[in-house]
Amino acid sequence: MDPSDQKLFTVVDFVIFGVLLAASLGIGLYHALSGGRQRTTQEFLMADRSMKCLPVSLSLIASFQSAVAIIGVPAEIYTHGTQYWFIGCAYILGLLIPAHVFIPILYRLRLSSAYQYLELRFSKPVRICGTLTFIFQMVIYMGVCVYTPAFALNAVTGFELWGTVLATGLVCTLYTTIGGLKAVIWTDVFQTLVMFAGQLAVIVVGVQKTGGVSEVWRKVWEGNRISALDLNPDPTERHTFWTLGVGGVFLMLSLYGVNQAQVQRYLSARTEKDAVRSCYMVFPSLQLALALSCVMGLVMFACYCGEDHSSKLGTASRDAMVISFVMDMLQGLPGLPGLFIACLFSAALSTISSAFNSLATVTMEDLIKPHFPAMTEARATLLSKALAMSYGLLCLAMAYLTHLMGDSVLQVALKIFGMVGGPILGLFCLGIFFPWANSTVSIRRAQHGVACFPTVRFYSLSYMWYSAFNCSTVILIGLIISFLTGPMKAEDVTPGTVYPLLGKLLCFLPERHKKKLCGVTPQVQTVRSRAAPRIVKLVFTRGTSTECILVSGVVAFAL
Ligand SMILES: O=C(O)CCCC[C@@H]1SC[C@@H]2NC(=O)N[C@@H]21
Ligand code: NA
Repeated sequence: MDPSDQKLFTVVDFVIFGVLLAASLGIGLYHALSGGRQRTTQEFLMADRSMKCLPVSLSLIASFQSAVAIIGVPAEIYTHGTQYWFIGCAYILGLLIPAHVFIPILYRLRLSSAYQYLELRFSKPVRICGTLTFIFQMVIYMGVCVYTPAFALNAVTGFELWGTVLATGLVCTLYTTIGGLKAVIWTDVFQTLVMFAGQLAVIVVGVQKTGGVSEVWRKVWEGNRISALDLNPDPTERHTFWTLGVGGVFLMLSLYGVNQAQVQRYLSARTEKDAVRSCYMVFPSLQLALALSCVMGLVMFACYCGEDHSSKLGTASRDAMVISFVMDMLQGLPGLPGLFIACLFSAALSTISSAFNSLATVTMEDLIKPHFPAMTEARATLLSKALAMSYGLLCLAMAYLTHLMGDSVLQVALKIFGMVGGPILGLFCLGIFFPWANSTVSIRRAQHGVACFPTVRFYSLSYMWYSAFNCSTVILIGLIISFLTGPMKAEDVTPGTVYPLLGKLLCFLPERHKKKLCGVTPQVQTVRSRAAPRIVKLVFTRGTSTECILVSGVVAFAL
């Protein structure tokens, strides 16, 4: 595609892109001027805990479905076939465990930041560790998300690179800063619908231009792009059912179970039931999003049959090739190129706005408020808005750094989650599933050690195992150290911070056997306030059937 070829974008296309930015700003403005007008941190950061499950579920999709997925997944399917699609199997446990383990615990503790859990369960330093690790992870990820659409468009269409990054970053910073979490969630809803529409348009036009569904199927089948179930147990093999279906579960848990951006949405729900239901509702939409991006890669293959366009494009990046394919398909259809650009930037905006807001929340709740307990609500809200803005500007700087990363954007994003998200998941699992785990200094060292591991040992392991490996390493080291330094006693565990795994697992046993087998399972009462006496009511729980099946399934799977 010759970048100087201007007929690519008609006025209609620019108008559609402009409408996306204007609508996002409008939603931000509406929430700045309605409701409590964003005057308290409860409203600005937690949406007054008044959200219903539908907007929360669409917002949960949007947070980790950015232009990286819109561009990176079709590029992955085009190059390697549909093996990546098996990550959809990881969505089952990857959403069931958050719904039945993480949400009940985190919701009943009535937190604002997920990392407050780490102080309740372990100690303040562990909480700070979790917060700083989260900030590090999201700042880098934000950079990738802003840079990806702008770079890909610029490479193919001559679309002004830094002007677009600036426009996107500023619009996003503005509506996040003035509208708070309510604006972020409602713009996510709107942007998720635009994302689906854009991908659908490319697929419909692409299939039609490539000669119909049967023709597309014939070409991808002959081109050997429909991957069979690859049960190869080799952990260094990049994509197999195990790296995607099992390694992917840990990746999903690190995002949908303990990542502040998602936890904040669960906590903004009106009731715990709404939060759990929103987690269930994510499943079909996430499968749809995955299907759309995989089918887009297949249609692209049917169209180009694996040709390499790097010479024509002047870049070997498969990501840029996806844009070139889209523009080839949509050229001459006024409005559709604009719709796809709106889709690309909707994916980016919905992810970075979630990142800004969650970064402002944890900075406020974990790093500032504890040192200024007497800070007035008005000042705290103002500071939260200033934080959201500063993270917005920081994100633009990170976009430039991404420029230097080079690797395919999907790999970069997934590696970040694995390397940094994995150890945090390990900390939460250690606290939730192992009541005797304690928080000696060494856990923090273990976590940092593991986070730096990838540079030393990981080059051979499939990047899809990073989350699982880091998480298990933190748990293992944490348990060993806890036993060496003296396990925590049940009565010292803060009520409401552990999941009675053994009790649920053996739920089918009669009480007297359970008592003998798992000692006394501390079923902790929901904590009403931090001041709650540290008495653990040692009462048995009869696990609900779903939870029993779920827990047994997890353990069976793990074994
Ligand atoms: O799209 C992105 O920004 C990051 C790549 C996808 C992140 C993971 S992959 C499994 C899960 N499904 C999604 O749509 N996002 C997350
Ligand atoms: Na997004």
